Amino acid sequence: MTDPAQNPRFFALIPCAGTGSRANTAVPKQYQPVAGFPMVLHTLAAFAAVPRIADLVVVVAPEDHFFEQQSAPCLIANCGGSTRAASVFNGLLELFEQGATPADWVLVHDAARCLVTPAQINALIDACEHDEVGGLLALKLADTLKCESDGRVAATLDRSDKWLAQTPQMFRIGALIEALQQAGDQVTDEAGAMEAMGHRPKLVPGDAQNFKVTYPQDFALAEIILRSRT
Ligand SMILES: Nc1ccn([C@@H]2O[C@H](COP(=O)(O)OP(=O)(O)OP(=O)(O)O)[C@@H](O)[C@H]2O)c(=O)n1
Ligand SMILES: C[C@](O)(CO)[C@H](O)COP(=O)(O)O
Repeated sequence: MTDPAQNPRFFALIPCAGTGSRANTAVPKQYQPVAGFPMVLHTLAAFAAVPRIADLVVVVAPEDHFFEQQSAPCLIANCGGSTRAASVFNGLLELFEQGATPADWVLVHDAARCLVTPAQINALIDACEHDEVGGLLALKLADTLKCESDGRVAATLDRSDKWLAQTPQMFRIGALIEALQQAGDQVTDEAGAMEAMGHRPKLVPGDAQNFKVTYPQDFALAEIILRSRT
């Protein structure tokens, strides 16, 4: 029998239980059609195209029935919480229920980042699979960075060491559960929880196209990019 500690598997966990309040859509933004399909189905298709991913868990809100009408190649867990961190934490417990072990890796990825590609997912795995901690896709700042006070510039900050955190973010399941338990519900990404435990997650260069669809104007850009790929 293979030892999970020697041969860790890769799982994916997609938090999909938000309401998308900033997107102003009639349905939660992850179900808004983009380039012919609800946004989250593009996200799932990218992960389904990575054979190294052993299993995919999508965390939706308790009353969410969207996937009952779909034949998605993944497990749907109706255990979404009131914050993203709570949804991720509940999803990790579900992964344990499904047989994952603490030494296995999990790649946590926002449903709302529907432009992620199999190449980006593979790049993160390649960069982190032999790392002690794990890491995340992220983007170096391209613009000059300002600090604000009362609507006016208070200072121009040094941007040379600043990165924008993206997803997927990849950590050992056991370590991430412990980190999220300590960090609480308000932490905004998995790396933040790991940092609070004293770890230094690896920054793996991502792609500007892997942006999080957040505001109404983001849908048109996502649509153009997705259509340009087919
Ligand atoms: N309680 C929550 C909140 C967010 N998410 C998920 O976390 C991802 C990133 O969150 P964000 O883009 O902030 O989504 P929302 O919280 O839905 O958006 P908003 O803050 O505009 O309401 C999304 O895929 C979202 O569905 C989740 O699973 N559970
Ligand atoms: C995890 C994340 O995508 C990293 O950029 C982001 O923090 C999630 O969005 P939120 O607005 O912070 O919930």
